[in-house]
Amino acid sequence: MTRLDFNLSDALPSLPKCGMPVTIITGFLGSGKTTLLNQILQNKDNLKIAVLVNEFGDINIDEQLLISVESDMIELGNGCICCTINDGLVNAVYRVLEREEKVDYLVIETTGLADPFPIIMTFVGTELKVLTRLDAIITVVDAAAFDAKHFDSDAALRQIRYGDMVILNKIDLATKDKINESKVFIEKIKSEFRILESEYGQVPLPLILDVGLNQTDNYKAEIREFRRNKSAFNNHLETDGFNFVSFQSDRPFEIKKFEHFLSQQLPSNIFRAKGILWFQESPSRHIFQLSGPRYDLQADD
Ligand SMILES: Nc1nc2c(ncn2[C@@H]2O[C@H](COP(=O)(O)OP(=O)(O)OP(=O)(O)O)[C@@H](O)[C@H]2O)c(=O)[nH]1
Repeated sequence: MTRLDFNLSDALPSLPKCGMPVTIITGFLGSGKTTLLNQILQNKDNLKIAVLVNEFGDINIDEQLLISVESDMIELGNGCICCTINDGLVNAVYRVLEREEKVDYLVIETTGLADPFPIIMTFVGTELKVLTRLDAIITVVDAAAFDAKHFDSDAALRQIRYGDMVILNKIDLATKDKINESKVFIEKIKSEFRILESEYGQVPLPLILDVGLNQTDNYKAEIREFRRNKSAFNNHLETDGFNFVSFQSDRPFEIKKFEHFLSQQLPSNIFRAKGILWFQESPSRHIFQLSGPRYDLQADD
């Protein structure tokens, strides 16, 4: 598959309409959310975009993996913002709105295990409703790792159900059959979905920003239920059976030992791992990414 040859920022949206537009990027662990966010930041031209990134681990790895564009703002929060209407998220959005230098657009990246619905509710169920305009919820799906079983996870299923469009990512790694299988599955959950295929999150920005696709009005019953019983939205991490561990050290790794650990000792139920690593054999830092069966270790300057 060749790289896309159009300009990703061609005809960026002419902003603003009413309220600061907000796009939420959701999608399962390792599907390519940060990669998509980096594409947006690299191709945003003069659009001033604020970014909120949320991870549930103790260490903000994504902060270091996001390209840093001068004057872009990156607000980070640990812990899952998705469990309820979250004061931390509301306050972070207010900080963005109150900045002296006006922000044109807000993009939020959720954790891979986030249920997007409470995040949506944060925008449509609080006073933020009049100050912001929820533009679209983009769900990133890893086409290569697609397995209907992953959607036994409530969070993964809800990411599709409450998404407004899907970016079927990693098509460079996926067979045609796999791509078709994913599309059929997604369309069964939600028909008439906009599905864009991508490699490394490369999609033209006008197809994903300021598209006015949000369909929150369709969820009136769910919104009523959410208001009545917020605690029902609080336990998805436990019910999904995922857990995380974090590790930091002030001493470098040895390459051979690390390779041995990856090939011989890493438990097979590790779904996702990422980190910034130092090896005693090299002065560079290395970015380590493991997503499903694949891992990648790259020197970074
Ligand atoms: N081959 C290939 N690799 C990709 C593509 N998109 C992302 N990746 C790689 O997949 C890994 C995970 O990508 P991320 O963007 O960090 O995924 P994420 O959804 O932000 O991950 P979490 O936030 O940890 O859930 C990284 O090693 C990326 O370089 C793609 O289209 N093709």
